[in-house]
Amino acid sequence: MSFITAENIGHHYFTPSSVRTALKNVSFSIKEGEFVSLIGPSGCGKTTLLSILSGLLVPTDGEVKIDGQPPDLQRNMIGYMLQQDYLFPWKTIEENVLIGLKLNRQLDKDTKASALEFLQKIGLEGVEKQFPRHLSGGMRQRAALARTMAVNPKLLLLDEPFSALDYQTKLKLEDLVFEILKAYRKTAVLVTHDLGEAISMSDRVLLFATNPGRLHKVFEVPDHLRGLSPFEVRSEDAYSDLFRTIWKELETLEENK
Ligand SMILES: Nc1ncnc2c1ncn2[C@@H]1O[C@H](COP(=O)(O)OP(=O)(O)OP(=O)(O)O)[C@@H](O)[C@H]1O
Repeated sequence: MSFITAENIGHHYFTPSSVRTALKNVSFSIKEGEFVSLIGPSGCGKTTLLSILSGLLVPTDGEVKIDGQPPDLQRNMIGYMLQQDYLFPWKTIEENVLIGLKLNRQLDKDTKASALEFLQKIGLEGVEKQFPRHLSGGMRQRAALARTMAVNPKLLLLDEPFSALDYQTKLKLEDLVFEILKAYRKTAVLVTHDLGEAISMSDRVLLFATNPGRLHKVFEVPDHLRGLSPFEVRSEDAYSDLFRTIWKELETLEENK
């Protein structure tokens, strides 16, 4: 059964001088536990679609359902990881990680213990009492992951969460996030400009085109790659084949923009 369904989604932005169609007739569904990436040329509506899935933006056309309900009624089951970690600089890592639980009035002995255990699991043991400025970019993103996971969301919306990191840290964090999301059976939608990242982390890649933003093609990542970590996937022939196929499509889309 589908966990997310999007039917004929369209979105127009109205400005004083023009109407811009950011998305037109976008339909897809995502199963529970699936990892799906959205890629495409700049301006094809990826961020708009993520905002619609988050419930922050209501599409001008069509309908989205998450677990059978409109996204704005499902906000408590949606977690985010963004390019910036948005940790509060004046709070310790522990306080930052517990903040969502506190705001949701879910903070108790058990939820606190499991959030702190999660910090250990992702290699942040010993930094709980430190402030974000004392941590590297990769560690701060791991803390942001812990904060997101603490409230136990069913769906994670990932908006270029690795793009501000150096290459080595990015590859390590891709592996970590992938491993955690699979272990906890989360559903994830990732927006990225990095085709390698999209293929190596996903079950499916949704390629969008511009003018107007629309779903161009859907690519299934071969089954035998799904048991591997993103790092391992990158050295497989099937990965290179799929990379070349989608790359060609992307080049054609860029030329026809
Ligand atoms: N608030 C807004 N008002 C008017 N137009 C907007 C607004 N937000 C986005 N757009 C337009 O809608 C289209 C889709 O934008 P969107 O940011 O969703 O694309 P994107 O694929 O995420 O782009 P990028 O890859 O550059 O982040 C673009 O043409 C953009 O200029």
